[in-house]
Parts: sequence; structure tokens; C-alpha cells
Amino acid sequence: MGEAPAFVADDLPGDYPNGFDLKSEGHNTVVNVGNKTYLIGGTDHGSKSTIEVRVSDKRTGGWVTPTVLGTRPKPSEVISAVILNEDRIFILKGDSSPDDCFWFLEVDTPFVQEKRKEFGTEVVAWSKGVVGDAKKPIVISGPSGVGKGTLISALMKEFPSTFGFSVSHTTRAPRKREQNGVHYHFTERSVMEEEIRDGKFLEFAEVHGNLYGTSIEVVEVVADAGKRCILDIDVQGARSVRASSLEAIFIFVCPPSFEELEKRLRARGTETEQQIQKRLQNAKAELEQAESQGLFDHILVNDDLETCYASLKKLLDLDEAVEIINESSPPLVDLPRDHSVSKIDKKILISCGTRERASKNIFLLDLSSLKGGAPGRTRGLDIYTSDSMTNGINVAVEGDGEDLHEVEVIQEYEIEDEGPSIMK
Ligand SMILES: Nc1ncnc2c1ncn2[C@@H]1O[C@H](COP(=O)(O)OP(=O)(O)OP(=O)(O)O)[C@@H](O)[C@H]1O
Ligand SMILES: Nc1nc2c(ncn2[C@@H]2O[C@H](COP(=O)(O)O)[C@@H](O)[C@H]2O)c(=O)[nH]1
Repeated sequence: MGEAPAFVADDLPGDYPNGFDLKSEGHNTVVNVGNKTYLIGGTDHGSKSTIEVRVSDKRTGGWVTPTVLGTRPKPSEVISAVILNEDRIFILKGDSSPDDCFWFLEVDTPFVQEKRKEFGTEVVAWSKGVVGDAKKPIVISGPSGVGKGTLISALMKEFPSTFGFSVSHTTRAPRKREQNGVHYHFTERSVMEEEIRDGKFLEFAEVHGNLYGTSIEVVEVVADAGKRCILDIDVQGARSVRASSLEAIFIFVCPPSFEELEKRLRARGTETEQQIQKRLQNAKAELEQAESQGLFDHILVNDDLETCYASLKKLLDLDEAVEIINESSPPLVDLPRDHSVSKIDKKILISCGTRERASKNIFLLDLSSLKGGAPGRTRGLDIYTSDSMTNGINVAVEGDGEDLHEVEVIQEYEIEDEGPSIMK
């Protein structure tokens, strides 16, 4: 079992850090992961009003405020936590809306380890848990002028409810007809550099002499709208996303020939001769890198536009002009305010009821098929009610309900075949 203990002041290595005090005890949870202690919660949120995190290394003592990546959850008066794989903490917010009760705080995933090196600070990353199996984001790369934007526009036009475009930030000047916030978030280099230092970007790269980047927030906004995110980014960016926890499908679009690429770039008429030369020069390197082992899942040759678009739809499993709206809208669960959690293998048991009045009503959260992670969303959570489990589950609540954390599973439980039930 990897259950986090309930908050007790004695668990703290030292005094309360800033933003946490005695008043907030019930709103906090303390989790020990390896040599580190994580204090999650706090009441002194100020105007930002989000859950705070402090970290203490048992070897050095004292509290550190980490660099926090991803959207932070709103505060909760009832927080429970469970450690998963020693690299992330699963958080349940008992008094939150159904779409806001499951969260993951990544503390030592490969993404966090990389960012820790990059920033030279303690780093944690939030990711919201999504019930059900939302589809993976799509990363589309390829040399400038190959037709990525044209293909993406066609997809967005034909399937407006399915896809959401990740509007990048860039320091390049807008072209005629490009709108701020629609095609790009046009920004000053100094502002973008500061935001990069603050950890706001999933990835960023210097491309053709300008800075481009995908903000974590943009990807989360698309996911929260229930849409599948499409990222149009260069090969360096694709490499960074591949290294992150954001599980995506990576597609590289190739021109039929270098001459045709040059023709398209010139015909578009948006770059100066000098810029065209630079983009063509970079295209050579990008075409070579497309072959890098394990970087791209699919390579599409954009010769005839219609044929290429049909191939793209085929590999994304899209039926001709049939858009399934809300296909993956997640099932909802109303997590009771009074509950306790325990972990067995890859399953989490949520027992309802107060400590004084124990109830045997149990929800089971299956974590075995988790996908994705910070930044963005952790998908694939499955919820089962005690009704949908056979009587193979036999839970003994020890004592008089005083300590509901002591839940002992006597037999292995089975789940009926009909799949996850939807709880409201
Ligand atoms: N299959 C095709 N055949 C001929 N022209 C095409 C084809 N696909 C796209 N084009 C044209 O090529 C030009 C470049 O396309 P687009 O702007 O979509 O490229 P891009 O890959 O998004 O470029 P960038 O990376 O610079 O944004 C456009 O004028 C577009 O109309
Ligand atoms: N790494 C990233 N690359 C990006 C991003 N947004 C766009 N791009 C790539 O830049 C070039 C040039 O684009 P243009 O609009 O100036 O023609 C192109 O290859 C895009 O894919 C980003 O957020 N990150």
C-alpha cells in the first residue's frame, strides 16, 4: 500500500512553510517520496487561489517552493493523496466538481527530471486526471512550405468539434491576414524568454531566426474543451514533446521533391528571398532528421493535396465527413466529501463515509491504463462503483470506523465485463 498519511503536524520536517499554517491542517496532505517530503494544500492562496506545494529534502531540511508546471488545481478543503510508482502523487479533491476531483502531481517522472535539470530548481508538474480514454494529441512537423498548415486547416474545417489547434507563441512578425490569438500569439522576445524561464512552455525552439513555443496552457485548454489537440511544430519541438509525458501521435509531412518545396514556398509569397533561403537550408536538416529512430510514427508525402489529406484522415481513423460529436466526453463521478483512499496494486479504493459513520460504499479507480501526463492531462482513468463489482470484493473496515484508512482487502476483486459504469 502506498497510502499517504493524513496530515499531522508532527509529520512536518520543521516549521510550517509560507502559505501553510495550523488553520489549514485539514486542507493539507503530507506525502513522503524517497528522501523528500511534499506538503500539498495550504490556505493562504492570496489572489491566485490554487493548491500550493512545498518540498523538503530530509537530508538538508527546510522548505523549498518548487517551480510548478501545468495548471494548478483550485484549493480544496478535503485532500487525499496516494503515491504512484514513486514518481507521482495521485490527489483526490473531495469537495470538487466531477471534472475536477482527480489530479496528478508529478514529482520525479522523466519530464520532471528533465525540467529539474533545465531550471536547476526543484520542479513539480500538475496534470488533471481524465476519466475515460480521450484521444492522443497529434504533432505535425515538416519543412516550411510543405503544406502542414493547409492540411491542418482542412482537418479543422471538416471536423470542427473533434480537433482544437494549439495556438503557438512566436516572436516573428504577423503576416497579412494573420490574427493574434488565432494563428499565433505574437509576442516580444523578452516576454517570451521570461515565460520560458517561468516554465510556461511545453516546448520551444529557435526556428528560422525566431522563437516559437507551445504553452502548456494552450494544450490544456484544448483538452478541457473535449477536443483533440493538433500541434504544428518544427522537428526540434517534436523532439521535446516526444521527451515529455504528453503522449501524442507524431506525423512528419514530406514534400515530393526539394524543387517542389521551393516552388510552394515562393508561390506562397510570405517570405523575403533571404528568409526563403534560410527556410530551404533548414528544410534539408529537417528532412534528414525525419528519419531519426523513434521520433515520428508516420511519414506522409504531400504530393497531391487531396491524396495526402485522405491518407492523413485514414491514419487518424476518421471516416469520410462523419464527425462524431462528444465521442469521448468523459463519464462523471461525484466524489463524496467524506472519503478515504487506499491503494492496492494499480487500483485505488475510495471508501465513502465519515470516520465516525463508516459506509461500505466503495468506488474503485483503475489506474492500470493511464496515458499521457504532465503537462496536459493524464487520461485513461476508469471508475467502477461497488455495484458493478461482483461480490468477489470483500472489504473489512477495521475497528469502529475510527480509522477508515485501515481498509483490508481480503479477496481479489473482479470487475464485471460490462465496462466502467458512469456515476453522477
Ligand atoms: N499538395 C500541395 N500541392 C501544391 N501546393 C500545396 C500543397 N499543399 C500545400 N500547398 C501550398 O503550399 C504553400 C505552403 O503551404 P503551407 O503554408 O500549408 O505550408 P506549411 O508547411 O504550413 O509552412 P510553414 O511551416 O512555413 O507554416 C501554400 O501556398 C499552400 O497552398
Ligand atoms: N518548435 C515549435 N515550432 C513551431 C511552433 N509553431 C510553429 N512552429 C514551426 O515554425 C515553422 C515556421 O512557421 P511559420 O508560421 O513562421 O511559417 C514551422 O515549421 C512550424 O511548424 C511551436 O510552437 N514550436
